[in-house]
Amino acid sequence: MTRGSGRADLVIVGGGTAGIIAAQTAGGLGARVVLVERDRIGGDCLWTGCVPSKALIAAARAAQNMRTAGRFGIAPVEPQVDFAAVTAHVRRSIERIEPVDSPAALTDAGAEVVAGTAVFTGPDELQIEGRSLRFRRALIATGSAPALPPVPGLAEAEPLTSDTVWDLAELPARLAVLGGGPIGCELGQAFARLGAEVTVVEATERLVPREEPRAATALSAALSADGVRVLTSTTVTQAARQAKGVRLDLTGRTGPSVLDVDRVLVATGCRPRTAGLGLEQAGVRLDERGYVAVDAKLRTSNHRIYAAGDVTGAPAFTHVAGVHGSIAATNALLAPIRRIDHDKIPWVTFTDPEIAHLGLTEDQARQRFGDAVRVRLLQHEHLDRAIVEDETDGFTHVVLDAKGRVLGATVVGPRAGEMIAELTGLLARGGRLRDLASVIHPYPAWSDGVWNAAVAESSDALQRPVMRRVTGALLRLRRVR
Ligand SMILES: Cc1cc2nc3c(=O)[nH]c(=O)nc-3n(C[C@H](O)[C@H](O)[C@H](O)COP(=O)(O)OP(=O)(O)OC[C@H]3O[C@@H](n4cnc5c(N)ncnc54)[C@H](O)[C@@H]3O)c2cc1C
Ligand SMILES: NC(=O)c1ccc[n+]([C@@H]2O[C@H](COP(=O)([O-])OP(=O)(O)OC[C@H]3O[C@@H](n4cnc5c(N)ncnc54)[C@H](O)[C@@H]3O)[C@@H](O)[C@H]2O)c1
Repeated sequence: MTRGSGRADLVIVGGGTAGIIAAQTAGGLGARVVLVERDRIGGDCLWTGCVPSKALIAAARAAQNMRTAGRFGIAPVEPQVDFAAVTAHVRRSIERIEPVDSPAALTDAGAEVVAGTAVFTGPDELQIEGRSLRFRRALIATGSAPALPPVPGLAEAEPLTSDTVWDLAELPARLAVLGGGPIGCELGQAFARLGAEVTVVEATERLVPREEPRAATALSAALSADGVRVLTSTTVTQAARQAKGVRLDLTGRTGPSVLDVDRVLVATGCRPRTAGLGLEQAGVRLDERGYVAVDAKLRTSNHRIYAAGDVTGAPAFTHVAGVHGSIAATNALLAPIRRIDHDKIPWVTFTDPEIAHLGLTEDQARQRFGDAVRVRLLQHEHLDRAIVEDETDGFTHVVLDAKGRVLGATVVGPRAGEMIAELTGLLARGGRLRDLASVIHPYPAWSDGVWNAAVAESSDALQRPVMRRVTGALLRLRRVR
């Protein structure tokens, strides 16, 4: 199974983003690395996650632009959506990215790729389809999978999940989306724009509960404008298959109701893929939620075994999984010195408008740092780029500590995902928002939102009594000379 003899330096279980980056990192270090994957190299991101969802969203945006062109003086038209052609575009996107993640690419990077299911049989040993493999270090990178909520009749109603929705041959005319998190909102909006009648059912009082409340409000308005029915504080109590479609019994703010749809998409969260991995034999402990427990260096309770990506219960994002993979591989093979800080990561919900998130929300920051926390809010109604594009509903919201250093941020609007990058750099360096004021930004770019917030921060600093005294003294001095 392995080249040469003896133990592998690193065996990686799972060939998603975390496993791939770990294998490339280990290969680059010259280690003997084996990556075991039971399904397709590339994992959720490539096959059922980021790539297909963003390809679908791009097609849906094109359809929506046709409907809304009237605001620019161009006759709006109802698009003719060829769903088979849309899914062909989704598949092509995957095919174009796949070679980068392929077994051949990993082999080129110095890793041995083994197809099969890995099961730990001891603290330094695992089996792949009955064959034993001993390791110096191992990495668990088995990801997470969609979880169905315990609703009577739901499993029998053939619900779609993010694993299966890509196999749809036809656009469902009426679609219920359970869960108003990132998957529910991204896919709910995309299906609505492609022509489905979509209802999003969210248990908590607002969509995307991990985001700033004002971001959820903006998203709710945008989804409603796209024709999506948004039901918050609502749950499904029962599902029943009908001759055509599914009947859902709902309970919400106004009491019980019934929703008849053709298909149900479940997007109520994920569970870690740990079942059958033999973690007990390996001496690897799970946390109270069932994820593999790791410390900031991604070490598990077995000093030989690390874990990375979604399976650790860290925020479930591809970029986090990738950074985890790199940290875990270097820590496992060289020395455990690199750490992950989940308080400083960005992510983007690719709805329209995009919601870009960085670090702590205002609420989280106040819980940690108390009343010294400040917020700099810039509404995009005064942003020139937003005005010319008729997209003024967004905002830039930066959470600051007492010294004006960035603790977190939320940007809502077109290209928000690009705009958050600059603030991410600032947070990583422990910088103050007003430090950006002196950095020249191009006009009229979307990045003006962040810049204008920085300029406002800098201007306010000049109004402080001490600064007023200094500038006043300088002006008086100039007048007498
Ligand atoms: C619809 C959707 C959209 C998303 N959009 C985004 C986005 O826009 N941006 C973003 O950052 N994130 C996004 N995500 C999240 C992102 O896809 C995940 O965070 C990321 O894929 C996690 O990578 P991973 O390596 O931890 O796990 P995975 O990608 O799940 O990889 C784990 C791999 O392990 C394999 N495996 C499991 N058990 C075994 C075993 N016993 N033996 C061998 N192999 C095994 C699996 O087959 C799988 O290939 C999205 C997710 C979904 C579902
Ligand atoms: N753009 C991105 O980066 C992106 C996109 C999609 C997914 N993801 C990742 O994948 C993860 C999983 O996404 P997700 O949206 O499935 O999960 P999630 O946990 O983020 O959101 C699930 C939502 O469903 C709600 N919910 C839970 N049980 C419910 C029930 N019985 N009825 C109604 N609502 C219910 C929750 O309150 C929550 O709002 C995300 O947390 C995210 O990390 C990222």
